[in-house]
Amino acid sequence: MGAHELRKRRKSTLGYTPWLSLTKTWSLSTLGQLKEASLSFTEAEKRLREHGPNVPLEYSFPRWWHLLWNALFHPFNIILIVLSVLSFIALDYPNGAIMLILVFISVTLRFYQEYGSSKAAMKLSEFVRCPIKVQRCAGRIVQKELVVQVDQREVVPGDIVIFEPGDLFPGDIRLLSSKQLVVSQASLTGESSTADKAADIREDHSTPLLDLKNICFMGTNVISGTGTGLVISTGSNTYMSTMFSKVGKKTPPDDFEKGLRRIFYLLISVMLAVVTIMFVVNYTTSLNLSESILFAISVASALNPQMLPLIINTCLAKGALAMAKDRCIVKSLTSIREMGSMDILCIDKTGTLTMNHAIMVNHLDCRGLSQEKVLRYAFLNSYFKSDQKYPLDDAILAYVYSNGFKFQPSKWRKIDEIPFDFIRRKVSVILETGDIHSKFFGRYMITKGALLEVLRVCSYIENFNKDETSIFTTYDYQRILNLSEDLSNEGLRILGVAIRKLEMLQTCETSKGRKREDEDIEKDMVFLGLITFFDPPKDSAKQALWRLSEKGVEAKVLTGDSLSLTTRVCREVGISTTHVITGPELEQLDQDTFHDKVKRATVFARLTPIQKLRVVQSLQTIGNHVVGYLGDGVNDSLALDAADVSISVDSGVAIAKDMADIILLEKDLNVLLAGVEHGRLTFGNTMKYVKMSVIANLGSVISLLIATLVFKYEPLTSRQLLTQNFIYSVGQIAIPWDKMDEEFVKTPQKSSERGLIMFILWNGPVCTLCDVTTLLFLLFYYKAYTDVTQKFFHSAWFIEGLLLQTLIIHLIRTEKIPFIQDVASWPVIFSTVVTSAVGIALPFTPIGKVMDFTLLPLSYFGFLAVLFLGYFTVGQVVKRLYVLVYKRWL
Ligand SMILES: Nc1ncnc2c1ncn2[C@@H]1O[C@H](COP(=O)(O)OP(=O)(O)OP(=O)(O)O)[C@@H](O)[C@H]1O
Ligand SMILES: [Mg+2]
Repeated sequence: MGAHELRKRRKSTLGYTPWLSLTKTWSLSTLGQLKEASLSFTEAEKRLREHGPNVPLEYSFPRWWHLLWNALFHPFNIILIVLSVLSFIALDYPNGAIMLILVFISVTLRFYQEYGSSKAAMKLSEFVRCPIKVQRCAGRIVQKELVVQVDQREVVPGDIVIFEPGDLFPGDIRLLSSKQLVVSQASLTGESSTADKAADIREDHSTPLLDLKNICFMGTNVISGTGTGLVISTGSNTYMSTMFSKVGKKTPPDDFEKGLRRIFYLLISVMLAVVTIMFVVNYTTSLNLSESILFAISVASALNPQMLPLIINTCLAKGALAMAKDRCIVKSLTSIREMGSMDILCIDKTGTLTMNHAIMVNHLDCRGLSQEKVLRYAFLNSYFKSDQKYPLDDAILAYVYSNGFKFQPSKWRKIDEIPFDFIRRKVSVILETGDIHSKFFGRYMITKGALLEVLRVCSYIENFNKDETSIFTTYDYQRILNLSEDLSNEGLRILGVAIRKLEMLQTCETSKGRKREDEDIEKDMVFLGLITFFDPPKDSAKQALWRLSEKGVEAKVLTGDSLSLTTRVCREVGISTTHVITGPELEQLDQDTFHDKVKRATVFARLTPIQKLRVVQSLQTIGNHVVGYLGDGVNDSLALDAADVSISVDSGVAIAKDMADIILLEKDLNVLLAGVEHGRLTFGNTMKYVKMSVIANLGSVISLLIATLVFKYEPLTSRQLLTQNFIYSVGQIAIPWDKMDEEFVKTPQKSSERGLIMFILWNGPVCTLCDVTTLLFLLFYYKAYTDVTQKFFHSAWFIEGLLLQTLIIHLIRTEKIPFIQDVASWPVIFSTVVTSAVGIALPFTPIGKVMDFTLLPLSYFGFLAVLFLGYFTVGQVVKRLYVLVYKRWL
């Protein structure tokens, strides 16, 4: 759907009006609830039964007629249907029926396949967890409010949900509370700008729906800030579902498909021109209008690459099913082919190169000595920070609880928070302790985050040996950096901790209630020390990366973490660290140097989400690479959206999973390796069909033209032509089950339109040469040029054409010598044998009589054996020359 259409839709309010202007209490009571009270588990269950599972229309299993329509609605099918209708009008029922049967086979097989692969994906997608935090109350007599995690499918209208950065809204929501909430509505508007949302705003009815501040929509996601909201509609009743069901969501064709379509449209126009010439020649010689029209229709139908949609889809569906076996969910089928073309894979560090089991190791002051105070404040920060999603916080809490520290968080009250985000890379909480009138009262701001970010806001440093604070000097700075360098080299992750005593009632808000700039308050802090964590490198990563590089996929690490640690981890898993760069360094570069650095560097550290995006875009546009991106965080979502193949993990945040084309149930690079192989196989088999069918079709159209001009009568009757086309089209269905040359699977494969045209120009004439030789042989050896020999000519030409079109695949499918150096997989061999046998046997059957075939002499089959031997020899020589010139075959 275009941005224009989306903008138009924003204007309608689709029945949401009652929710807009009225108060939160009204919203609650309309849903049958008391003021801000959450649902009980029993009530939630009841509502779930009433409203059904919370699955937006877009993600529910496609209706069968939708799949059928998809399978049917393809230009090649339409052409065939039109031609068949024309045949029926001309009262040639058998021809019309043959064409319809072809459409029927192609459409049913494609439908069956899509149904199967959608079902497999759907089944697997049930494993994908979408945990949502909701408030529910429990207890029969005394009701107690609990915050529980339920699956998105179980969220019902009336639920109160709690959300944080990275979350997708699990329904359309009326905000109840919000804190600096910024939301991305790109999935609905198509525009990348973000929107501020706030609970305490009364909108009026004239505000366009998507501009409403107090409503958040399903499918949109939280960029930063936190809040709670009341779910007002779920599943197919959400705005997103109503919008997509009205407009219809269509994935636009990718570059590969667009290229293919252009080539085939070109081909069809050439064919139409040739068909017109044939019609004219035929009509001027025979003066039989209906016969000439039927012949032209048959030629057009025979030249239509009608199996293309089926073959493309079968290849992709086979890839998706194979990947499903590796517990990999393919959301967008075409991404499998892109996987085969991918030559750069951007990966993150945590969980991909490391185990993602961060364990806290120590709490050090700037001299590297263990200090309890550092741990206490780090703990208070993690304890009071509102979202607990980041594993480092869990690691701190686990360390404190398991080592018996008693920091008594109950003595502290949380006043305020500046939430964590991936640009600031730190989180601050404002806490209070003691009675406000007592002398023990104190209000503190405690900050924890990436070391360099924390150091930037520190003006003082705690001297633990003297128990005093002193001015932060460059000497201190250097000492801390040296210490952190040493720790990183030991493979430890580091966070810095700092504190600041605030004046009496200082918070993040100004007196007017507006948010202060973070810098206003996060400054002049006292540096306390460092917390270190250990996240062991993953054993399997090294081997997987090595095998990926063997397959021509270069890995680049894009992370928000520090350079020294990333370098250390990368070295351990065998990633080159000769070219490394950090986000702040990238910012300093001009355009050209930026692209150059991005091209060379293998490790990018301290990147912000936008920098991750810029790196991916630079690789795509300037480097002309097909870029894959594996990431699981909210900070990866921009880059995931831009990448050619976006991959996420089940444990990742909702928005990352939403952006991804492929979701891994386990974060393992080895699974991707298998994906790359499937991708190349898919690509290879599709290209085989495309090249083969274009060559065969063009070859035969030219031969038909020559034969028509030479003989002044149809070289085949229209029925024979259609039958020939029918038999060999059905035979091609086996192609997706073929294998590829090892050399082909070794390197990333990319299609090029120019390459395809050159391929056709080189190899097409070999087919025509074969046909013309047959023509000359029939003409001079069998003297088949009179009306009496017409039947003989038709039978001979029919068999030769059929066998040639069936055998071409063996020449095209491999760079090696067919049958000698490389044999096709058994389904292809089987289909070749059956197709040839059917063709040869046809004249001996009653159908053959109906179709006006005669029996052919044995000598003709002898000639055919020699002819095809010659065809393969000449074809192989042309192939060698082609590879010599273009350095590749398929
Ligand atoms: N819970 C936290 N509290 C404070 N700071 C944190 C926390 N989690 C992460 N950070 C800081 O933010 C930085 C970036 O986070 P993180 O390393 O997760 O980024 P990333 O780009 O997702 O990296 P990765 O490639 O490892 O997934 C970290 O280096 C760390 O300094
Ligand atoms: Mg991450």
